[in-house]
Amino acid sequence: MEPIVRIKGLSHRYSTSWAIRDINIEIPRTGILGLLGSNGAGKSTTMNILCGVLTPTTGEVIINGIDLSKAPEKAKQEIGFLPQTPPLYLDLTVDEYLKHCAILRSVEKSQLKAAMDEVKERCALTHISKRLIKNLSGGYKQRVGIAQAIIHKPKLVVFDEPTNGLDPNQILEVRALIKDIATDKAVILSTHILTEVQYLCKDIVMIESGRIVFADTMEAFDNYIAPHSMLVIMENAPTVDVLQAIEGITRVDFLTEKQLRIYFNGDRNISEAIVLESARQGWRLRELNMEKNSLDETFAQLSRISN
Ligand SMILES: Nc1ncnc2c1ncn2[C@@H]1O[C@H](COP(=O)(O)OP(=O)(O)OP(=O)(O)O)[C@@H](O)[C@H]1O
Repeated sequence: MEPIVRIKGLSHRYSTSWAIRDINIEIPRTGILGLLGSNGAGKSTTMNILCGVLTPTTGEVIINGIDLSKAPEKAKQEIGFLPQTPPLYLDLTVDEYLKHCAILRSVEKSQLKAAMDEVKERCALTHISKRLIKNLSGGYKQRVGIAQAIIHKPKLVVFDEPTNGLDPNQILEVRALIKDIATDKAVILSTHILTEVQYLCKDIVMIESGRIVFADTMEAFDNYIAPHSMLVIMENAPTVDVLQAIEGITRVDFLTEKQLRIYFNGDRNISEAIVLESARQGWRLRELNMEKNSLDETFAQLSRISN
């Protein structure tokens, strides 16, 4: 299926320095794409261009077949945006605010009530329609922020750090809501929180120093960097020095007398060498399990590669 967004050759320069260089992304019509990167990587610049807030130095953004630079108003109708700080009017009630947003987003007058009822239902806000936004909890404020982002039925919704500052329960609720929204819309989730991406995203694009360093499925990301440690149980384990004499082993930590964590330099044949050596020297190997890199380690490693 044709992607909802094509970002082609996007680069942006603030005065003299480049914030992003040659960014290419295709966004599928449903599901969540995680835009991951450390502070200053270029996420906000990319999202601001995508949402039509910033004009790129070079490159193009095509949203649902519409060129954002040629028909910005029409293209922007297809996008909903929840910035890091939701643009809420604290002195309005939920209903007043959503009505205001719907009018701003050109929802027809005859459709206003239906549009408001629908987003309130979806975001579980119906029972607080008449409450002032300033009196709502952080989680509910965020739901109102999400509701304004989808009130005009956009095909793409962009969330910037949507769970920032929420408590653990609120985080779960907001994540569930985003997951639900992604069943019939494309969602971009910009974050530096790896567990969030791991929990929510189908695809992942990682930006570092303004360039894409990884773009693939979440599963591929998780497996991207080969394991470099294993957990081993030996009844008759040798000393650290003996193990470290095996080529490729970089470090050995004894967790108990019989359980060890062995780090190696990425060569998977190392397990065979350990099995052979164990048989030869009578270490009585009982178990050997490769350990997958945690997402955090992968993230740190990819960041290092790009620097
Ligand atoms: N208005 C600006 N003028 C000059 N440089 C800017 C401006 N906005 C961002 N930059 C620079 O561009 C680069 C990318 O910044 P950007 O805000 O896009 O990154 P980010 O990944 O969103 O980071 P964060 O998570 O901290 O918001 C950084 O080096 C930043 O200092």
